[in-house]
Amino acid sequence: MTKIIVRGGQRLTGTVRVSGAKNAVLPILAASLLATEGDSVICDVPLLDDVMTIQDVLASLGAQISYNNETMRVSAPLISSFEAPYELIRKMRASFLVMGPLLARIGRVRISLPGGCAIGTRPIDQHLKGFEAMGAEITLGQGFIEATAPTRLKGAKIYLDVASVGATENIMMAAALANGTTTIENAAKEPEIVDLANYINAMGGKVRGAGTGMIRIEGVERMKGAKHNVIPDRVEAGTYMIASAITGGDVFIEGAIADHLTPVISKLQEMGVEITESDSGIRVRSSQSLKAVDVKTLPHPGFPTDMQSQMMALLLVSEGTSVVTETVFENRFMHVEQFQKMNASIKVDGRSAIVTGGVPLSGAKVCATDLRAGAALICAALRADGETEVTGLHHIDRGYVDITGKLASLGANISREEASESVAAAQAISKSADSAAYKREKEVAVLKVQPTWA
Ligand SMILES: CC(=O)N[C@H]1[C@@H](OP(=O)(O)OP(=O)(O)OC[C@H]2O[C@@H](n3ccc(=O)[nH]c3=O)[C@H](O)[C@@H]2O)O[C@H](CO)[C@@H](O)[C@@H]1O
Ligand SMILES: C=C(OP(=O)(O)O)C(=O)O
Repeated sequence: MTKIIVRGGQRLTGTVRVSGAKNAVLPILAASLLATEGDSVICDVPLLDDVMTIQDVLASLGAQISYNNETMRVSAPLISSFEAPYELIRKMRASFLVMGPLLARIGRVRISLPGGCAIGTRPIDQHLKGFEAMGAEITLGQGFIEATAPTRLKGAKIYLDVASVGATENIMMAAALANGTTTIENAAKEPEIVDLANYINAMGGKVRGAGTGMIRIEGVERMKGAKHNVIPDRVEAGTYMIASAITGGDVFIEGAIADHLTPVISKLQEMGVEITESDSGIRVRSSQSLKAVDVKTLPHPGFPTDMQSQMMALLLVSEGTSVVTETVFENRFMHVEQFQKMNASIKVDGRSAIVTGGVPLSGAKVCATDLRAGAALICAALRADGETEVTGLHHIDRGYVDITGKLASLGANISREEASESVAAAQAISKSADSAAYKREKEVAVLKVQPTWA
């Protein structure tokens, strides 16, 4: 089995560079389907399994794509299919984000219910409510959703019952090419929403208010490919901040944007971690014993659910008792059982976990139950006595670029062991951005799918 092996006890020092944000690049690549002419050139595209998956989804729909040196070039003058393949959509949540662009562009889509981290039920009712308000007709059955727009989508006033990141993005993309103006009330405010809006506007769209609870999108007739730099990954940055703090380290996280990390920074400061913000990144130093703090996850600008498990790892080594409350997803404490294998003292009570800090952690064989849980286990292992083996690496590979190499460069005693030569070789091929497989433009049988209203 492929695993990461960590021998705890090394203090991390040095500089680590943050990659482009997974949760920004995935909707941006989906939005590239909106452009009927010109290439989109997306820079700072991280080499992640999720990026490879969305690339395959786009290619299956007829887009032509190349990826080299963290730059992805996409052109989709013709869409050749309205059906997103089940094997790809089930792999990750964000692949569902092609629904909005396809509906807007060709008025038809067939897509399976999305996969992603198993952290709750993760319904898509708010996405569908938005599309229906814009005139789409939706049918559901046997795990698939079919939607058609008998005429061009029309602008609508949409109130989201929950400030869903994905629903805000999907509706924003559909509205970009709709007839008239759409407003999204109770919209999600995450930095990734702002990044997507900036890209849509660069393509000729008219989105205003992204980053606030009210987004206004004036539909345009057509959009052109554009160049865009993806924002740095705030969750990856936050993970390295925790890794520095948990080892009593001194790490500069290059590229991290402090404004995107305000809730994480303020909790770390409350605990006694020293943070220095600058235009080029964030320095995280920790030399004293850390204080326990309570943490409650909330939509942005609250404490991010994607940092909850890493924060819990840090609370395990603080002095005192902390209460961690998860309000965004109903089943995001799967890592607790894994931490307990490392001698952690945590009790789950409904949506809260009571963490008793200061109990020495010991190395163990643990499994990443989801993407961030995997990162959190690695953070805990950096501090634990002895050796920890982390398996379930397919989760971690979805969202962290070379976490082993980056931590090793900071002085961690960490290595990755592939299951066998053949698996290692297959993984190396599938992840090689510069490989011929990914550089080659896919040859697509170009069959022009007409909008149903054309
Ligand atoms: C690819 C991506 O960007 N993933 C992020 C995105 O996921 P994702 O976009 O899936 O998360 P949402 O913001 O949609 O989910 C937030 C909450 O809303 C609920 N909900 C959502 C949609 C809907 O139609 N109905 C509904 O009830 C969900 O079950 C959840 O309880 O935001 C999450 C919350 O910050 C992050 O943890 C994920 O990393
Ligand atoms: C939950 C996450 O991802 P996804 O929404 O893609 O499952 C995450 O990035 O932590």
